[in-house]
Amino acid sequence: MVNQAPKAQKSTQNQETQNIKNTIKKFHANVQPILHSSYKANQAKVVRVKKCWDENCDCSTEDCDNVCDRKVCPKSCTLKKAGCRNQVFEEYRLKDKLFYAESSGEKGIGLFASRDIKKYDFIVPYNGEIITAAELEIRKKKYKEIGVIHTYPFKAGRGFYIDPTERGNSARFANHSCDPNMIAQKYVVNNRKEGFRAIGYIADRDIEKHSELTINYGYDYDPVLSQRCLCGAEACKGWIGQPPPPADAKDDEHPNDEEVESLLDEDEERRIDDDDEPLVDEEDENIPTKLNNSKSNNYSELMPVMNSLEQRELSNVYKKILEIPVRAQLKNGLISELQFEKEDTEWSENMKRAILNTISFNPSAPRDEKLESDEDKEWTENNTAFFTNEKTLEGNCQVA
Ligand SMILES: C[S@@+](CC[C@H](N)C(=O)[O-])C[C@H]1O[C@@H](n2cnc3c(N)ncnc32)[C@H](O)[C@@H]1O
Repeated sequence: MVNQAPKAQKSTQNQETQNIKNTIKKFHANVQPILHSSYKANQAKVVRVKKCWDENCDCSTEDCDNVCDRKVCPKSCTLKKAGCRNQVFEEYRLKDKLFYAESSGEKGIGLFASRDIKKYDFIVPYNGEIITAAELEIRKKKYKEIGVIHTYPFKAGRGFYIDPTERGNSARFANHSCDPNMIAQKYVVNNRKEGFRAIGYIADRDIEKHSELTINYGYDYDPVLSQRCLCGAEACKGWIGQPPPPADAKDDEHPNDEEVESLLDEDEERRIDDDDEPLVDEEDENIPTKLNNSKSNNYSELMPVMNSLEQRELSNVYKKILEIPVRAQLKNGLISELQFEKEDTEWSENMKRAILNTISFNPSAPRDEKLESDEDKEWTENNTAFFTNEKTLEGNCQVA
């Protein structure tokens, strides 16, 4: 009996080690991009990158037009006199890998340097299924239904995503650091649909063999889903991505694991598109802007930024602001005397005004004589409408 507990413990450990091995094997280094049917059905033109025109250029520095434009040369470029070194996604398959995946303690699996790496070296492509934004929406629902919390879609240009959640390579194992040694670079690649960008992680500094390879996820803060950061960097902010704004920063305000579980059960959804991807995008940075208004109380100043017209899920922090009640008076079909809570901000007040606007003016609404004071009421003989000064949706003004 006495020996059973350590035995059980050992077998659990063995099981965990086996699970890690299986996961690393499944998402191995050489998994290639998978063209999902939604990508194939997309009508966008196919890109033809021209080979570098200079026969004496080996396409290894920014002097090369293609390198400078972050365009990967086509295979025919290798036939030039000087050869071509701008084949990062191809070359990677032939060269020794610069990384290996193994356990990174409490952070789960991580990526590590298999030898010394030089700044700007191309380390690993971010490979997975290439899907469209529409397919991502379908997957978000599916992942939620089947309880997949950790998902990895990465925005890959206009209207495309790379999703290695179920099929992908080891780039998905790169953990977050507040002082990362890799950055994500987007590339135009030959033979892919216009708008699509391939993603590769490159070294942001010289990296020593066996160091962990990390990236800044760039997540926005989310009161429910943001996780504590264990990167151990001197500059660690304590959180993966943005730390909570001052008013949200107290430990006791952050839900514990059980509360998170139950909140998720209550239909809270993890951000999985732009929010859940490691964000480095040359075209559209998803950094919330601070409004220049007089309110400076807390996180509510952060305004959601739309990068394009595609439909996006609002993160929980913004939903919470929108759920703050507003008090208003409905008088003769007109909304007036709006009172907002101090946590509301300009953008959320405007959205609430817009909603109230839809019910605010009803010309046929019965007039409540008792509520109208003689002072601010002005009837015109021929009109069925009346004019009055009121504190309305738009402010203190004359309304009809
Ligand atoms: C993209 S995955 C990285 C690979 C992951 N470690 C694994 O085992 O699959 C992101 C998840 O890894 C963990 N993680 C990554 N960076 C972390 C960090 N700095 N501190 C704590 N956990 C981290 C978190 O659980 C996070 O949700």
